Amino acid sequence: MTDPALRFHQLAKRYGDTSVLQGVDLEVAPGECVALVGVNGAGKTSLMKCLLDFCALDGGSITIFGQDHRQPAARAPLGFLPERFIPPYYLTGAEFIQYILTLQGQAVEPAAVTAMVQALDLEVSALKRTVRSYSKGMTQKLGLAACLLAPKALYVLDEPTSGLDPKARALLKAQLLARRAAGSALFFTSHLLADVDELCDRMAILHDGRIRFAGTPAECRARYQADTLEQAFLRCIA
Ligand SMILES: Nc1ncnc2c1ncn2[C@@H]1O[C@H](COP(=O)(O)OP(=O)(O)OP(=O)(O)O)[C@@H](O)[C@H]1O
Repeated sequence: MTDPALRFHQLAKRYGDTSVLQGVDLEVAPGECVALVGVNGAGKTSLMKCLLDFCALDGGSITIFGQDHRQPAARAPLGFLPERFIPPYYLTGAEFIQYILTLQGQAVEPAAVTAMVQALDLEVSALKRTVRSYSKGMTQKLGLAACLLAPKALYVLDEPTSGLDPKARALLKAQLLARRAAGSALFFTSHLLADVDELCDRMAILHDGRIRFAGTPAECRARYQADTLEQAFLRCIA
């Protein structure tokens, strides 16, 4: 039997006395696209920080392709874009991409970099400028380009469309669909339910520390007898 790309089992996370995750169970299959949705403060970023081993778990376990998430080797097949993406301000865009790819032992192919940057509608000339001169959306595009340039079996993206204009959002969705078509699994958070509906095989709704719903967007609408995903989401968390 194939190991899931991701498996959260009874994941618990507290900050002091405040319990944020209280027994989260969720799986992402290899090649599957799953979105994690929830209100502000539901714990989505906390779950991702746990997955990346940026913080200790207070209970439960996480595996990445069957390996304990705390082992550095387990995270090798994973590409990650954090929610608040702040590249070192003194690097040029090109230097940042080179830095990220080199860290991962990945060759830097200028033609591939140019193609990816163009595919995300970031001006190629911007790569020569330091990132301190970038707008929020340009910075986000740079982070996405660096992340997606490394071929990975699993991409974990915290609010990947944050700050992107409608054109860039559409281009990013095309890139993500291409990754999925090539066999990569995708696990991302989003507040944009239209994007979730369009992109995902399955969605998971995190509320009050637990997964309230996991299934396809169509199943979500059916379960909550809603015409729209927004209505279904609101009924789920009511
Ligand atoms: N380092 C921390 N110390 C204390 N509390 C924290 C810390 N990080 C997050 N929290 C709290 O944990 C809860 C979950 O936060 P988290 O950032 O995981 O939510 P989120 O679902 O990603 O929210 P958003 O949609 O607004 O990005 C919030 O109440 C937040 O204040």
